[in-house]
Amino acid sequence: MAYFHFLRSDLAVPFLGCLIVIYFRSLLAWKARLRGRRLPPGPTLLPVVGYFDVPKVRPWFTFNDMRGKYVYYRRFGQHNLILGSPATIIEYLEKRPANTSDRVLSPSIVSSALSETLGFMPYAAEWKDCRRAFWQHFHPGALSAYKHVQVAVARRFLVKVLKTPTGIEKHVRFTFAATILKVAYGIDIEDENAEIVHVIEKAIEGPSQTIVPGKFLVDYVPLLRYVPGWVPGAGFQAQFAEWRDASRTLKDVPYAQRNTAFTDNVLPYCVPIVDALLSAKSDVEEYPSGIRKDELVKTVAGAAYTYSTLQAAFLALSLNPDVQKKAQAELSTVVGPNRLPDLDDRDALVYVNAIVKETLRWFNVAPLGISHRTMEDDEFRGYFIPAGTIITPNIWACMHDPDEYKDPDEFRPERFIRDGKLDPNVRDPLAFAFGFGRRICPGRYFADAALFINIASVLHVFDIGPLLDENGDPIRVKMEMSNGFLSCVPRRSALHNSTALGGSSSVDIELAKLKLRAER
Ligand code: HEM
Repeated sequence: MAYFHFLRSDLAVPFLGCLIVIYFRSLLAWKARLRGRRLPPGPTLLPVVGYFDVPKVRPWFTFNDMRGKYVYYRRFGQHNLILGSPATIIEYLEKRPANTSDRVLSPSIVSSALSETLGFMPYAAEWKDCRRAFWQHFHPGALSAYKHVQVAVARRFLVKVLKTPTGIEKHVRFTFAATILKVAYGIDIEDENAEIVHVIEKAIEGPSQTIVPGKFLVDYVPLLRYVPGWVPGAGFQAQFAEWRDASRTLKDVPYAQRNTAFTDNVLPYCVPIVDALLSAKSDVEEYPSGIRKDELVKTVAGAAYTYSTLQAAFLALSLNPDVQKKAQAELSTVVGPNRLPDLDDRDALVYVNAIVKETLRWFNVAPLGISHRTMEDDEFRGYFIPAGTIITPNIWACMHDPDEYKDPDEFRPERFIRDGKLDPNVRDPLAFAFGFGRRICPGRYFADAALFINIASVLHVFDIGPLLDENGDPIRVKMEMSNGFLSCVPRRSALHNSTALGGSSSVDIELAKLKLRAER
């Protein structure tokens, strides 16, 4: 009522006049920025709202169907550009990083405390400091310090698979939590039920949901951030609060438990990154407070990508017994019957390396990467790109381009091999799956080594097959991607069984040793 009263008052005309002036001034300012250039092509936009129907479920498929090398859309004033081809991604995100390395600070990201983490920090001095500190521990030269832990965890993984062959999915969860907690904090865990593993899982649920473009209306109508949680339809507030708590718990719990062993069967010692940071006082003092803990948390969150990728590898292997056979033949020639594979065997295991590449291509755990953001008005291929545009690479589209990968939905490691060697002419999924430019994943070498050693170790001693139903028939599973920014094989698909390989007496001895440890 007060509103109508106001409109009837003497102030109404000047007020409306002001609105009209503001509207025309912003229109002129926009025209001046455009300088006659067009925005990139995209779907039809409605007045004010823009693109209303932004796909929420597995959007990488819809954006790919739009067949755009670039798909531009605006939603409630927020500019978005989806890059859908390797050429556009490399040209924009790799070659022009000075303007395309910022992150989106949407209300959902800020409200879930994601903005406090390295992966979502704005492109500024604090990010550079954290990134440098992180890279110090994960560049290729630094990884030799963790190799023995990665190999030891892969062996424990085998013991667990031997003990419970139908539990591969939970053993994979254990493997990555165990490696990263050991390397980062010196923590040994007994199994995947350790409380700290639940803390990690809860904390990564937030990022998986919050950064899918279009997922939360509050990202387009920021005022909704102030709507109290008890108002019908504002359930997102409770959800954000839960993720915020989980993210903060993840910072504190592993830090408090650092250098603790919960098992008798502890992993080999390595200097945990947390100790290295604490002793490097001169460097640490230069960082803003809290960074020490924060940057380590990223290592833990990154493990989620790796375990989802490994789960996908086992799904692919269980669906493709011929691929397993080829890898096992290679392992038996290169590694032989007297020992288990090591990271030093890597160069000689061409087919196993091709399996790692094909897994990263076939199943993209981050199908839309993590969006970047432009910092200034820009021009790309003659189109105008306003400052603040969210740039999202469609990694899935690049990895499933039938012109580059024949029958892209098939799992075929051979596509990466020519004349017995990895073929440098085939587009390498490692150059896509881990993102781009200055924000490229700093954990990529660590993850790549972890995928390799676990796949090689399991294939050397086990066959992976589907679970059997009560009649003894194989339960048919198919490849499916879950929704969300971090996509994973849905749990009901992860139905694997493993059978120990027999036949070779020395491998049997290795297995017997593992079995002994499993029974202890
Ligand atoms: C298969 C496993 C992994 C995949 C597919 C993956 C993928 C990605 C992608 C797509 C990005 C975004 C890059 C961009 O903005 O363009 C990213 C960022 C990041 N990843 Fe990974 N990642 C994996 C494993 C890891 C691991 C093991 C760690 C930690 C040891 C890690 C730490 C990070 C961090 C800290 C960032 C943020 C970088 C920044 O914003 O500056 N990731 N990752």
